[in-house]
Order: sequence, then structure tokens, then C-alpha cells
Amino acid sequence: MINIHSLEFSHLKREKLFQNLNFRLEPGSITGLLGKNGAGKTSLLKLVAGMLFPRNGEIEVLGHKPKKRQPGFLEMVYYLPEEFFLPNTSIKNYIKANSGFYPSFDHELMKHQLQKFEIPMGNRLDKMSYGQKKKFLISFSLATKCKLLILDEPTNGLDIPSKTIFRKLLAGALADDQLVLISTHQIKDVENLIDRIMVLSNGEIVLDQEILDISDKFRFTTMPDLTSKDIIYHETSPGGYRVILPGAGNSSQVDMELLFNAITKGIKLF
Ligand SMILES: Nc1ncnc2c1ncn2[C@@H]1O[C@H](COP(=O)(O)OP(=O)(O)OP(=O)(O)O)[C@@H](O)[C@H]1O
Repeated sequence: MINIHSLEFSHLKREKLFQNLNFRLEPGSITGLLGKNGAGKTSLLKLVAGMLFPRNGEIEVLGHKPKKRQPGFLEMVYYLPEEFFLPNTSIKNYIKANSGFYPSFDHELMKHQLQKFEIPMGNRLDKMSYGQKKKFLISFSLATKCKLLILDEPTNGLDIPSKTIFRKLLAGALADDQLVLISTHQIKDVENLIDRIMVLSNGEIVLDQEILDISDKFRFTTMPDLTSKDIIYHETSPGGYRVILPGAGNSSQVDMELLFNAITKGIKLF
């Protein structure tokens, strides 16, 4: 579905952001793209969506070169940006004007999702708060039924109940042939949602693994002291330490924040 090979990219007059980036993603997963501020998550998502162009290397998405922005590509890919602009119009008019770009657009799903987010279908977009607009766009993106959904910081601006609804709607709306790529630095928001994690650091993908593999190979727990020789990584926490240990073969809940901190501090887990 996404195949990136020897990607080289820099913004105009800036030093190289990506020197030799490589990864593949297949359909049927919700992949979390994590990285610190400025790591290049948005730039990478825009390269995949064909909104930025590589300096060198190959990007293939759904059999297309995104930079060509062919209609057959654009109707299969939805990019929800972190910062967005919505026109001064009603929800109904927006849907009428934009749903036609997506052949599989599901109007019933759109209605259902707006109901769950408690956004009346009769609203005007220009009279809604930032969080309400974001929920509208999340609903629209899922209703497109695009093969590739790219969501850049989708939970930014959402209140806590809305984050829960977002997770439920996303998990419920997806088909096996879809791929969702979510960029975030709010790791807790995507815990229990993503089934694959990619970490971008210093221009490289430093981790690209299925959550199941991580939970099989490692154990995330707390300990009162650091006497165990097996500890791979630790951080202090109230009353002791959060630790990563080798797994005992039985899956344990992945502490995403601890994992992210370990990886970005250069701990090699794989
Ligand atoms: N249009 C631009 N022109 C020049 N430099 C840019 C542009 N957009 C981003 N950059 C630079 O590219 C680098 C990566 O930015 P990007 O927005 O891709 O990171 P990010 O991981 O999404 O960050 P954040 O988590 O803060 O949103 C940063 O150093 C940023 O300053």
C-alpha cells in the first residue's frame, strides 16, 4: 500500500530532513507515527499524500506516485491536516460539495458519527468551535471510506469524552483493506487503538513494529527497586520505577510512553 524507498527530502533552503528513509505499510492496520516536535511527521504525511515532493527516492502509494496527484489516487486518499480551513457554509452544503470526490462516501455513516459527536446536521461550520470543526472533519474523513486515511494529530483540540468517541468510531468504521496512518505526540490518545507503531527520530524510522510483537517480546511493569539484572530501560515513578523487561512469551500491555522514551533515547529493542 505504501512503499517508501531511499527517500530524500528537505524543505526549501533547509537542511535535509530525511536522508535515506525506507518503510513499507500494508493495508489492514492503524499505524501510529510518533515523534518529537519537529521530527518530520507532518512532512512525511504530506509526502505520502502528494502535497510535498521528494528530492530523491521513491514513494509509491496504492500503486501511484503521489506527486502526480492523479484523480485515481486522490479519490483513495484522505488527508486530515492538523491545521485546517473550513468555508463559511453549512454542514449539509459542505457534504454536498465535497462527498462527490470520494466514490465510496457513506452518508449514513456520516450522520451516525455526527450524532455520536453531538453535532447537529443543521449546523453552520463557521459557527462551530475548533473542537467541533475537528470532530466534523474526523467524521467526514471516516465517511469517505478511503483506502488510505492520513490523520495528523486528530485528537488535538478534542475534549476527553470526544477522544473516547473518536477511538470507538475509528475502530468501528474500518474495513480490512483500509490503512490509517495517525501522527501524534499525544501517545496516550492512541494507546489501545493502534496496532502498529512507527517512531521517527533524527530523520530515520527508529522503530517499526506490530504492537503484538512488542507485547510478546517485552514486559512493561513497575518495580520498587532496580535490583533485577534484566531491566532494559527504566524511569522513576511514584513509589518505584516503570521498567521494560524481556518478555516471558505472554503478552503484556505496552506502556507506549515508556516505549517511546526508550526508543528516542537510543535504546535498541529490536
Ligand atoms: N514549510 C516549511 N518550510 C520550511 N521548513 C519547514 C516547513 N514545514 C516544516 N518545516 C521544518 O521541518 C521540520 C519538520 O517539521 P514537521 O512539521 O514535519 O514536524 P512534526 O514532527 O510534524 O512536528 P510537530 O510534532 O511539532 O507538529 C521542522 O524543523 C520544521 O521547522
